[in-house]
Amino acid sequence: MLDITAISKTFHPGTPNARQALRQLSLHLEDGEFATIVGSNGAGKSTLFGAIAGSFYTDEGRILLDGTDLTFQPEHRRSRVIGRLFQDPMRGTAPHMTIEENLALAYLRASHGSPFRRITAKDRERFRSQLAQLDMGLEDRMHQPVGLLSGGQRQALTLLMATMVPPKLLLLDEHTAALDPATADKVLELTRRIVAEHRITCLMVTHNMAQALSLGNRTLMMAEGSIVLDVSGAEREGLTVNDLLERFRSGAGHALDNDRILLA
Ligand SMILES: Nc1ncnc2c1ncn2[C@@H]1O[C@H](COP(=O)(O)OP(=O)(O)OP(=O)(O)O)[C@@H](O)[C@H]1O
Repeated sequence: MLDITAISKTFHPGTPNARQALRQLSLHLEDGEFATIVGSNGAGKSTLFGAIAGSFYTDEGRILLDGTDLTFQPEHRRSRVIGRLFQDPMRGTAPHMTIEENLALAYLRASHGSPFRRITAKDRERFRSQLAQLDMGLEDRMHQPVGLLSGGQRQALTLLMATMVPPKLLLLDEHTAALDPATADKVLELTRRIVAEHRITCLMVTHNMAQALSLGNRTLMMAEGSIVLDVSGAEREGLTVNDLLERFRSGAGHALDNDRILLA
């Protein structure tokens, strides 16, 4: 489904602030795979997501999704087939528009409809039943502005918007890290359910090592712009968090230094 071949990205090249964030990184994901990603601070995890989503073009390498070459496709075109959630629940929704209007925009974009088409009664019914599945009472607040929702409600809505037409790829960048523990658990459970139900190919950055091993079918570890560890199947099932840290140390040549992992 996703084929990344030897992508590199340097920010501010040729200046004293030059920083190589991705180094010849290659990654292949099968259809329906769900891989978690952990890594040190500044390892390039968010940059990898930016490269895939088209926030910038890479300096070299190729990115293919479901056989289509995205390498030089603009971000707005990729957003029809790639869903992305950020740590900040305020991103990804328009606060002054109602829940219904936000859902309509997401739906029309992903279903290749005209963004100016009217919302029909049938659309409204679909939105209502999808909102009800979040179990947060949002189906009765469809005419309220999204800005009135709590962080957790807003992140759940963003998740729904990103998946109501299942994307070819879902990128989750620590999307529960800014939520309180109970809400984070709820949004994570929703994520697990929606991804499994639609068999969405998914990459999820997390600083929670236990989650990195328990969610999905594969764990990737990044250091200095490269993937230094890639485990799946029986090998992954037998791993503990300590094993993972040890494997990272031998792959990267140094201990995993991520302040959020240490705090967790
Ligand atoms: N827009 C940018 N301009 C300049 N440098 C950047 C930019 N974005 C990222 N970087 C640098 O690229 C490197 C990789 O950053 P990135 O945010 O991808 O790391 P990360 O693995 O997501 O880190 P963290 O876990 O701390 O969020 C860092 O050194 C960062 O400072």
